[in-house]
Amino acid sequence: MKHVAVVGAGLCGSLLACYLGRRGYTVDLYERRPDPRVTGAERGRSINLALSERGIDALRRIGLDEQVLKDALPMRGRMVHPLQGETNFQPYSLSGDRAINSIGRGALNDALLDAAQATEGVTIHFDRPLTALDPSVGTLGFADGSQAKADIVLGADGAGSATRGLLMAYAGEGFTETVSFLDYGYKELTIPARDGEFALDPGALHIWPRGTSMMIALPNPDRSFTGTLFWPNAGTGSFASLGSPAAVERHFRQNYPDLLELIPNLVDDYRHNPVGLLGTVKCAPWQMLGRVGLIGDAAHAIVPFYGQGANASFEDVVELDRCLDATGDNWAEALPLYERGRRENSEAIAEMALANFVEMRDKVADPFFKAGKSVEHTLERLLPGKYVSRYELVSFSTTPYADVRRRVKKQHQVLGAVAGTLVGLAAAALIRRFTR
Ligand SMILES: Cc1cc2nc3c(=O)[nH]c(=O)nc-3n(C[C@H](O)[C@H](O)[C@H](O)COP(=O)(O)OP(=O)(O)OC[C@H]3O[C@@H](n4cnc5c(N)ncnc54)[C@H](O)[C@@H]3O)c2cc1C
Ligand SMILES: NC(=O)C1=CN([C@@H]2O[C@H](COP(=O)(O)OP(=O)(O)OC[C@H]3O[C@@H](n4cnc5c(N)ncnc54)[C@H](OP(=O)(O)O)[C@@H]3O)[C@@H](O)[C@H]2O)C=CC1
Ligand SMILES: Nc1ccccc1C(=O)C[C@H](N)C(=O)O
Repeated sequence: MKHVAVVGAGLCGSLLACYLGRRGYTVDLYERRPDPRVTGAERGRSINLALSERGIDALRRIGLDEQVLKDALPMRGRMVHPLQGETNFQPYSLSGDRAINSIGRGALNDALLDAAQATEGVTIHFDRPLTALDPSVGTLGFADGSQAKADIVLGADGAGSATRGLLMAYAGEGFTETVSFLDYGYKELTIPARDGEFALDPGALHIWPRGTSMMIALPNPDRSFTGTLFWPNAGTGSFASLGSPAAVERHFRQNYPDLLELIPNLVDDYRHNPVGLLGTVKCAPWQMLGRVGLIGDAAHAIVPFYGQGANASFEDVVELDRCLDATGDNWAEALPLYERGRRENSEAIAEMALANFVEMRDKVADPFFKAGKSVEHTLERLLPGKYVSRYELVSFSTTPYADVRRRVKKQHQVLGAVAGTLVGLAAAALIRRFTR
């Protein structure tokens, strides 16, 4: 049986190691960092994330869903905090009870590492940053000078993937990469528990939409919330423009007055927490010589606004597993098949994720948007299974992302035609009435 090297023991790599180990492969999982279960929480990355049906489906297939979801906090809709006026709750689903799940990145990664370690055939090597790769023979080199060899090498080493960089160096013009950074960054702030209780409703994802910027907050099991500012990097109201503690406080007082009370360490948190990058990575091909492949963020990092990056990465693992089934574990056929199946879907979610930023930071506060959502829910009720919202299809189903995009476009065309006919009929009735 073949020997597989997986680079990166993050969310995708550790799940992939579980799947491959279960197929009977010998798997070596190489991670640049020390073991997070020993060194504790990491800094500089998102603290929690929203896990939805696609991610849960991938976990369910190997019996990990219940364990992972036991500490998850279900969020059934958006709680919108306008600058003026009352907060309002906008459910994600027609029934109001479907939820995306807030889960700690560290806890999820630890659970996956435990599962990988417990899978026969899987060995995890920490403190092994990949620095060299020869795709023609499958040799890997690491920062400490050590080397390894494998029949198959899979890069699951995240948005700034070293594997991707090494494939590019190997293939030259035979490999293309585009990295489109947003002019926005993100910074995390903690909303601590108040008197041992959640300071906000833990059953919702909270949004402070402010037109061109926003803050969101997701609940944690310790009853705190992790808030994330998504602000421009430069210009008015940007991270760069708020240098002094007084300027930070003034900005919050003007734009997020309720948060001053909710975040007692606001200025300290703001000054000490880093600003993270946001961007979309596209590259091609995702595999070379039927021997080296890219998976998860390494192949297709997206902006986080749909809460789908990890979900999509988990779905990649399921798809690769399916391709191995379909080809009788012939990797030279399975890797191109996986790429053909996933590419269109990853492009679709990359685009929908960018669009969801505009929806969250701006549209959710618009009365017309809210009215539109009510109409959408009414249509779902009147046409069960025929009209299904984009949100429902993305977050609560495993319908391929590209099919979601096609289906929603078609639904909107039909609606447009129906609305056009209704407007036409109403106009004709008015004309008849006034020209009688
Ligand atoms: C602010 C923010 C919020 C997000 N929220 C959500 C959300 O709510 N829901 C969701 O589904 N997704 C979310 N995401 C996206 C999600 O974090 C990623 O899609 C997911 O982590 C991708 O998993 P991965 O394993 O491919 O990459 P990563 O999780 O980045 O893991 C890569 C691993 O590779 C290791 N590595 C890197 N370089 C090397 C090397 N040279 N050698 C060896 N190892 C290496 C890294 O140390 C790391 O452990 C969010 C992202 C951000 C930035
Ligand atoms: N780089 C890229 O090509 C792209 C990046 N992005 C986005 O930008 C974000 C940052 O990317 P980038 O700077 O490349 O890389 P990283 O995610 O590797 O680094 C970001 C920060 O997190 C720290 N960090 C990363 N992984 C770990 C870990 N496992 N444990 C502890 N700390 C960690 C890093 O520390 P240290 O400095 O010590 O490594 C650094 O401070 C990504 O999450 C992604 O969403 C988006 C598109 C493209
Ligand atoms: N996890 C996130 C991280 C960053 C930004 C958004 C999310 C979301 O999950 C948004 C949610 N899907 C929404 O549409 O309300």
